[in-house]
Amino acid sequence: RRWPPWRCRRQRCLLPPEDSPLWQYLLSRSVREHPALRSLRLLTLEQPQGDSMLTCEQAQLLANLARLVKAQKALDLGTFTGYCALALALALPPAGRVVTCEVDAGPPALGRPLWQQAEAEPKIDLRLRPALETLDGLLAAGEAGTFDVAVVDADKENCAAYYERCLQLLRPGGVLAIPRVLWQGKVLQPQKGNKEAESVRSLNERIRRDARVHISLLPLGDGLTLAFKI
Ligand SMILES: C[S@@+](CC[C@H](N)C(=O)[O-])C[C@H]1O[C@@H](n2cnc3c(N)ncnc32)[C@H](O)[C@@H]1O
Repeated sequence: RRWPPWRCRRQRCLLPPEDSPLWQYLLSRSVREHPALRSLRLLTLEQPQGDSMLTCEQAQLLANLARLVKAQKALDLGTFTGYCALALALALPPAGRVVTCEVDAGPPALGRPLWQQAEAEPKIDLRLRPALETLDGLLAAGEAGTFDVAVVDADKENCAAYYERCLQLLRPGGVLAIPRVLWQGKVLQPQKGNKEAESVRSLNERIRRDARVHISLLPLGDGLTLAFKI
């Protein structure tokens, strides 16, 4: 047999459920959250749409990747309350900067006191306008090839446009992360008219064929693609 028997079983979920003792063990033995980051996560979970935040193990992985590539500049599309932006900011050196894009002023306003509590607020540069406008502005300002990390987690309809622009803004060796790439399994057979599922599926295909990046697709959260710019 090529795999032990438990591997052969058809499983609906790629990972154990989040409340399973094994998953809780994994989190308790690996997640190290700054107290303000933890407070932000708990506060966010109380909000409507709170579960659209990155999971703590995803955010920690991205922060560790930022440390690994010695990131100074990060892009974060889809701020929400700033959980990912704060995790990245805490991983950057004092002069580092996270440019984070959001269209709804409410969630970042809720999170900002915790960015301040973590003393990371000066590193978080919130741009309250559509992410495409911010990305085009950065490109027009000559910032192509200057970012070390980019996280694409805003609306999915524009994800291909975000991917292309972020790839231009990243330096070679930079890391591009895209959460929610399994779209609750709907990428397998998107229903006609489900634009988000269709966009995610077509982005996954585009990235698979893209010779400009090395890739991994991790089964964390609802799927997390990492693309490393060559
Ligand atoms: C999935 S949430 C992001 C979660 C965030 N990364 C975190 O870890 O908490 C997506 C966010 O993207 C924002 N968004 C939607 N369309 C956008 C756009 N065109 N430009 C910028 N942000 C947008 C939404 O308002 C929402 O807050």
